[in-house]
Amino acid sequence: MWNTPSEDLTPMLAQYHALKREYSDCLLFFRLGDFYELFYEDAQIGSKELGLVLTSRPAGKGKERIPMCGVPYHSSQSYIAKLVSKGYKVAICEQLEDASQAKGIVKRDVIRVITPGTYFERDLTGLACIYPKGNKYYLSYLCPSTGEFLAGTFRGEDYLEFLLRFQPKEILVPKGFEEDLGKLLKCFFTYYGQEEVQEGLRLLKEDFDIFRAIALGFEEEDCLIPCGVAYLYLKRTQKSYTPFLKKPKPYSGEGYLRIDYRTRRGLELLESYEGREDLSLFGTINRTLTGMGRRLLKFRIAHPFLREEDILRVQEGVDELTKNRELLREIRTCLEKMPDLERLASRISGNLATPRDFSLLRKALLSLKELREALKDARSSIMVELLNQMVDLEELYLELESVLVEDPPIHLKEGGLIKDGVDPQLDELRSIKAKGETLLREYEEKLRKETGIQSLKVGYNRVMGYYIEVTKPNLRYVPSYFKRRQTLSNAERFTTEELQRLEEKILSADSRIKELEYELFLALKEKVLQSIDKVYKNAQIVAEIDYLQGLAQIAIEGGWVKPKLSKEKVLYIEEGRHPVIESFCKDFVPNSTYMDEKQLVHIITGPNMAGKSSYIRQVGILVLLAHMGSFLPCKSAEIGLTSSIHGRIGSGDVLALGISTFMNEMMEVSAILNSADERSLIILDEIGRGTSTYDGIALSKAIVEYIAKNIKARILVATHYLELTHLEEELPMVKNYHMAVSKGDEGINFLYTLKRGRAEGSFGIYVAKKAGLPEEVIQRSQEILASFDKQVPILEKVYQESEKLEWEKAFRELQEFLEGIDIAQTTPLQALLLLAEIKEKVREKSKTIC
Ligand SMILES: Nc1ncnc2c1ncn2[C@@H]1O[C@H](COP(=O)(O)OP(=O)(O)OP(=O)(O)O)[C@@H](O)[C@H]1O
Repeated sequence: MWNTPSEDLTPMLAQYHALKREYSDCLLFFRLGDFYELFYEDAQIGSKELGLVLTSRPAGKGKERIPMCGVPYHSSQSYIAKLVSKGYKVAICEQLEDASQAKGIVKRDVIRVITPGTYFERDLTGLACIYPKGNKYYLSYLCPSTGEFLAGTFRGEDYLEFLLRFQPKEILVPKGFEEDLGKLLKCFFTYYGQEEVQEGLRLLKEDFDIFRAIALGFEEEDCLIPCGVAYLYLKRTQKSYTPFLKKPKPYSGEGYLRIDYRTRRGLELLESYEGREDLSLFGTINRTLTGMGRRLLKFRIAHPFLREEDILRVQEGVDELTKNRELLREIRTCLEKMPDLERLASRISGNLATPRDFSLLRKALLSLKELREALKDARSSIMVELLNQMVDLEELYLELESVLVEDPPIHLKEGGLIKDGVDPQLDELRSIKAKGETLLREYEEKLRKETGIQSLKVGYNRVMGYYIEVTKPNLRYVPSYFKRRQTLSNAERFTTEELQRLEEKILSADSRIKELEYELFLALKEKVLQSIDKVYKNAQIVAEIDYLQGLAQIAIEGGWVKPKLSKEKVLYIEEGRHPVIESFCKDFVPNSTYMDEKQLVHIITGPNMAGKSSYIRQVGILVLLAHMGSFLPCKSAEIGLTSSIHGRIGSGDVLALGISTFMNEMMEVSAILNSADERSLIILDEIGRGTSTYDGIALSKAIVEYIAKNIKARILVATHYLELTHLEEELPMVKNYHMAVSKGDEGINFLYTLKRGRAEGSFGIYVAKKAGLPEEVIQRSQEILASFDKQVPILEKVYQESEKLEWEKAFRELQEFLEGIDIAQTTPLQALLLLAEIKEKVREKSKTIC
């Protein structure tokens, strides 16, 4: 009702409606003087979401009042951030001319649209685009804060993993795309159509000078489509604030150890189950000192190296820094002072930088220079290479240093930015202004003498300009040629012709100074922009160095050691520690792990709370750390190179919306069985819990058997099903371990020590007692438990039955085969071959059944 414009609207509201029509999916922040105002429904949303007072204003002659609310221009960023984090898009509409100069209504236009994926000056945001075609998904991801631009082709559900790795805040999808996905990924959807596909591709090719996708390393031309759509969206929303973007490059999960989203979550790599970063692996081991290093550490945790040479390269650097403490100290001193180069570069290329950002850039370039100096002492090949790759930005530093004042103001057009001696014209104007100011002081002195008013002052304000102020008691001494300008409660303000002449001189010099400074500043900015790709390049190198020093620092602090890498399928960890638990548990008990071809499967039993989950996660985390090139919290380690880490750990998952916990668990296990290979490490924590005990036992036994026999991967299983420990007698590569406890009068004490052999029981009732359950419940459960013991044979029977069925099936198959042989038609040689075939069949069958 409100949004229907009509002829009777005020001109300002008519202008509003015209813009709102164009940006109907946004909240329009309409600039009115020092405020951004929201009108109509936008005002209601603003008032609800931001807690602003809803007021109203007349819409025009004879019209009802319309709702409005506003936020001050100077503090608008926090309001915008709040709205954008809730998924709103905010269109910033500015006044394009000075209100005092405007003829009629002030010209206004939307200068930028801020959306969840493009708010690059705030937290790292990211924008992805999905282009589904046939059975494939073409995806792009761009990060406007770092300039990263990637794309790839995915089949089936693999595209989800890509999105989960990069966690974009906003995804561009074709109209009608599965809406639930947005909820699952906790991000916002924006829809695009065919027009954007065509226009995006054209613009992308033109702006990045791309002839064919193949030239950028893409296998298919269609990979450019999601890049084009995302790029077009960025340009359309950011307009003249579009930040620098690198050319799109192909994303491939290759080159990285595979570790899927669920495992990352289960191992609490980037955040804990409660969503806390400080309790995650990242939060615990992060010793980086810059935003760039911090981001790289996060990336490497999600993308550990796969290749031995990559791991060894990092290890060598970390090793050098742990030994050369002086070098480490020097590097850390440089990095501590280093502003976030990547962020600065995006602010500068996105036209959002204030003069202070340029001053920060100067500071960063100085730290970079010092870092280069420090690195000259480095000997490890990674650090020597990084030093060689650094781009010299000395010239840019000198330019900034010679032009920009030490401590520039935030605002661009207020002057005070450029040093003396940079531009002769500017110096001259400044001396005119300074002279004028001296003349002013002399004039003030002259007036005091002439009038005899000692308190007479020449002052200045923006509205009136220069004035002479005389307090009320002295008014009778004021000469007649003084012209009255303003009356205050205890003083009067005047001007004179001479003061006006002086004012003219000073103010015209001042406004020309500001103009000239602005021009000189733009020229400086242009020079910075010409080197912006070099700034990004150096930012990446700083990130790498920060990554290395961070790993060295945590290794020193925690007494971590360098692991040996092995091509064999081994895992030897002597007295390993879980880095996160150890950080808040002062009596942490280390445990050793010994796995090789002969003992690929470890079944770990033990009471509740005994430390089973912690231990198997610890092994997963240590293998991951080794693949990041990190040292490990243990006494010594030999880590067999691993292709992927798969975890079925913990319960409840965002991806499981709408399906049962058990179904979700089985889907996860199915994903593991389908994607793990011989070099994988699999961690299964209490699988089969979500169904009946018998089904659970049968399933978990079958799953472990399958992995042991068919995949032949290293696998750690934590379970309460003691029945699983029978596998040790059946399969040679299975070994039983348990978390030891000691029994006391009051129940059990946890020792957190891993020992060979199976546990004696689950002690769930002891744990329940410790947790404070009423004595009556505890006693009753003990009675029930005793009655269960009689049922155990039933379980054994279930196994025997299933084994019998398998044998019967195998017998029938063999029988059919034998009956199919026509003995009368068989030559002696054929008979021998048939005999060999029968022997092979029997061997195969007994292998799968036993
Ligand atoms: N090695 C250790 N040293 C000291 N404390 C430990 C150790 N391992 C685990 N803990 C402590 O014991 C608690 C329980 O451990 P965890 O959850 O691994 O036990 P669990 O055997 O898997 O239990 P449940 O079977 O009930 O899931 C942890 O939260 C941790 O505080």
